[in-house]
Amino acid sequence: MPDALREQPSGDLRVAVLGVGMMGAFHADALATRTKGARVVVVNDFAPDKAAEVAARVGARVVDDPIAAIDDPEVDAVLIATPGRAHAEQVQACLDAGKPVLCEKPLTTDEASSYALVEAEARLGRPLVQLGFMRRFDAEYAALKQLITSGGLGNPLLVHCTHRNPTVPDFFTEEFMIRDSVVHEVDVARFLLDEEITAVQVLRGVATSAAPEGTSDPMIVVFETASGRLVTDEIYVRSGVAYEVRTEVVGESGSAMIGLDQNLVRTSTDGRWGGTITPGFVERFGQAYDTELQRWVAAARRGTIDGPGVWDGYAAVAVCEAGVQAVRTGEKVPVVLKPRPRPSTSSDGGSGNDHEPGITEPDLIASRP
Ligand SMILES: NC(=O)C1=CN([C@@H]2O[C@H](COP(=O)(O)OP(=O)(O)OC[C@H]3O[C@@H](n4cnc5c(N)ncnc54)[C@H](O)[C@@H]3O)[C@@H](O)[C@H]2O)C=CC1
Ligand SMILES: O=C1[C@@H](O)[C@H](O)[C@@H](O)[C@H](O)[C@H]1O
Repeated sequence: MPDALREQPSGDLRVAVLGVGMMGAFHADALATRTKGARVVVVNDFAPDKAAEVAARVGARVVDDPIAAIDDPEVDAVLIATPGRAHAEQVQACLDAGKPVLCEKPLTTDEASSYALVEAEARLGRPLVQLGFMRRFDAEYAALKQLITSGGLGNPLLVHCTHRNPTVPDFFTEEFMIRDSVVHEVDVARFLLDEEITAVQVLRGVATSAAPEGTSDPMIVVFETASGRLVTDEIYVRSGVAYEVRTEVVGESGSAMIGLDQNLVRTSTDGRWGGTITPGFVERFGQAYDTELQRWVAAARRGTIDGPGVWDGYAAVAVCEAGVQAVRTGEKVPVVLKPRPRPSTSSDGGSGNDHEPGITEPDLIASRP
């Protein structure tokens, strides 16, 4: 337990939330209303009006500078939900302050800065950085992982992923789609298959007319793993329909798919039957975000992490960097990871993929937003 935490009467983890746009405001509200053992004490955002609004709602102070927010003596731990380009400096500041941090994906926007954080954490000798790969905490992904590890599908041979967003802003170029969206399937593949990705290829086809001129949307990304397995990912961020995330694992003795009918309410009306599809990631992964947060809070109160760590963040960024090169060149691009420092910098002590979050979370006060 961090010393500061021991000294305060409530024992609550006092959190600074950096970046209270869409995701940060969601997490801040979750900390304030749906999470046990934590409270938001500091809010920071480049946009002062957003910071003031969220701070007032959750009963926190506004601190104008992000590094000052991290270093604030009242702050035990930090949740970073600023855009990826701000993460390198802010995560480093958390390590410098010795404070546990839950950082939204991606860890950073380039491999070198991500690896610098791996090395910095290794020098500290204890895991402090947890990544916001929330799908590991989703009940369906956890069940799929369990099915694979129990041998229920036999040797897994292929993974097929679909990742569709209904709409995104125009700054979602192919490069951004890889770094910000496909990064989730990179982590899913590493998590489910328990091995590293060693090569990436990207296929571009006919683009939707909803995409800006010259942007290939959708794309098919193909990953190869260390043992030679193949993973396909359809990334389509302007589908115009809904938020659809599916994953199918094909094994030697069977296959399993998730994401087919979450939240399905079958309706019959106007002579047709059907269900609803989740409109966005908060509706689809609400339980996963909250479970992730609750487990991080519990771990941070012990001064550690409970989930994907800095190595997982680095490996995903390295794969995405190869993916960006693959988009540019049309070639298959190898991924060569730098050495993994010891002692382990992940909560699981292994490849970073053994973590199996529980499907139920007894400490969670409410699991749906
Ligand atoms: N795990 C998931 O499913 C999701 C993760 N994300 C991740 O969350 C992060 C934030 O994304 P969104 O909330 O969608 O973005 P957003 O643009 O809605 O919010 C970002 C906020 O950070 C503020 N900001 C920008 N630079 C800053 C800096 N240097 N210091 C302090 N504040 C700064 C902005 O003013 C804005 O309010 C990104 O890393 C994104 O990839 C976003 C959506 C879903
Ligand atoms: O992380 C997320 C966004 O940042 C990203 O832009 C979306 O494509 C993902 O579906 C969502 O989970």
